[in-house]
Formats: sequence, structure tokens, C-alpha cells
Amino acid sequence: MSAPSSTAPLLRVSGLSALIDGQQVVESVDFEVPATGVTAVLGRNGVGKTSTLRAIMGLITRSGTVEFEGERIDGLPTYRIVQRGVGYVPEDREVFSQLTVAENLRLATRGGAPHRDLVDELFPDLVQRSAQRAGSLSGGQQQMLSLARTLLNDNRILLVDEPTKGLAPMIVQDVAAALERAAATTPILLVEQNLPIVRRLADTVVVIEGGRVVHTGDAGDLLDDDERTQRLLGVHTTGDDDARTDTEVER
Ligand SMILES: Nc1ncnc2c1ncn2[C@@H]1O[C@H](COP(=O)(O)OP(=O)(O)OP(=O)(O)O)[C@@H](O)[C@H]1O
Repeated sequence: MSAPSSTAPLLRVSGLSALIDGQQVVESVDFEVPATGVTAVLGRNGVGKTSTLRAIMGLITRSGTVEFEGERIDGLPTYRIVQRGVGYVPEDREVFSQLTVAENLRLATRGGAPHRDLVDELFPDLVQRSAQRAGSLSGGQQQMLSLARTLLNDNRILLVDEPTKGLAPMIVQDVAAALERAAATTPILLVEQNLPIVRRLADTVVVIEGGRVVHTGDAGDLLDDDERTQRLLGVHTTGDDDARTDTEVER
């Protein structure tokens, strides 16, 4: 196989479908993730955003094609996909609550933690709390730890699922700053319902409805079009700093 050209998408998803308990939750999804910047997956609650990421990672039964750097990864088990450099930060954070911050980071390390300095710089609070049990961290600190675990390693792409969900506004900004910094070197496929954060971070958007892609395009173009945003996402963006496409109230 010839090497992918510099303009080729890094990740190409074609006809991706997925089942949970026999129910079709992702239906023939097609989209591409370019080799730079942030691609945001948007959509109302329960439309299949998380399931799309989980299907790419091989965490749920899926069919269709997923190509990463020009090679198919849809037949690989999750650990092999991660070894290829696909970093995944799940929605529910999944920190080991009985282990300390330092132990969580050590367990996540592949190949000598090449980005330890970056992680320490991005998350000084975690350095301070290195001996603290992860289960006793706040939601925001656990999100930082979950991100830090993935950012420690060399990733070719990051899949990040709702990193700001349920977080206080100040922590949301800290998480966004960390993602912005990571995106400078590593492309990100981001599920995010906080539209101001999407506007800040994303270049491209993929909108999902009922398990299918219903819109792809420039992030600014969509978010500048209030009528279209309202139609696709059920929320207005104009002048609303807290616009979210879900119903959660931030704590
Ligand atoms: N473990 C599960 N068991 C049964 N149904 C599930 C499970 N996980 C997801 N689903 C269903 O699959 C569909 C898609 O869910 P998914 O979490 O992918 O959507 P989402 O767009 O990420 O939603 P949200 O924004 O609420 O996180 C929903 O109808 C949901 O109820």
C-alpha cells in the first residue's frame, strides 16, 4: 500500500454501523478527520455520538470501514488500535478510584511517557495531588487525570468524549485550554455539547441525528447560522455563552 499523501484524511469512517443489545445505535456513518485541527461531533442527546467513538475504538460490535493513516483498523481489537496511536478519553473518565493520581498515570504509560513534561505543565494541580486517591478528586480533577493519562503518550490522534460535561465553568475553560494545547500537535475528534467550546476549538463539525450524519462542514459556518444550528442541534448560539445541546446544568 502506498503512503498516504499529506492531504489525505488521517481517519476515514465509511458505512460505520454499530449495535448495542441488538439495537442499531450507529447507522452507516461516513466522515473524515483531517490530519490537523479539531473535528467536533455534534448532536442532541442520545443520537449516537458516544457510540460512534466506541465503534471506532472497537468497544462495541460494529461493521463498516475505519481507515487510519490509510490502513483499515476496523478488524483490530481495541488495544491494537491504541497501540497504533489512537488515544481515547472516554466520557465517564474511568479513572482507577482506589489508586493514586501517580499510580493512574504510571499505569497508563506506554513507551516511557514521552510527554510527561507537557502533562505536568498543563495540570499542575495533579502534580500537587500526586499521592491523592483518584476517587477523592473532584469531577474536574478526574477529567484532568483522564486527559493527562492519554496525553502522556505519543498519540497520532485523540478521540475525546464530552470532556466538559458536568463541570463548573472555570474548569470547563481549563479543560478547553488543555485541549487547545494538545490540538496544536495532535488532531482531535471531539464529542462536545458546549457550543462556545466547540466554537473555540473546532475547525470542522460532523452533526449526527438518529445514528446518521446529517451535516458536515466548517464549524464557524454552522455556528454563525443560528437558524441552522437551531434546526440541527435544537439550541440557539447567538449571544449565549452557555449554549449546550443537552439539558445538563453545569455545577
Ligand atoms: N449500554 C447501553 N445499553 C443500551 N442502550 C444504550 C447503551 N449505550 C447507549 N445506548 C443507546 O444508544 C443510543 C445512542 O447513545 P449514545 O450514548 O451513543 O448517544 P450520544 O449522542 O453520545 O448521547 P449523549 O449526548 O446523551 O451522551 C441511545 O439511544 C442510547 O440510549
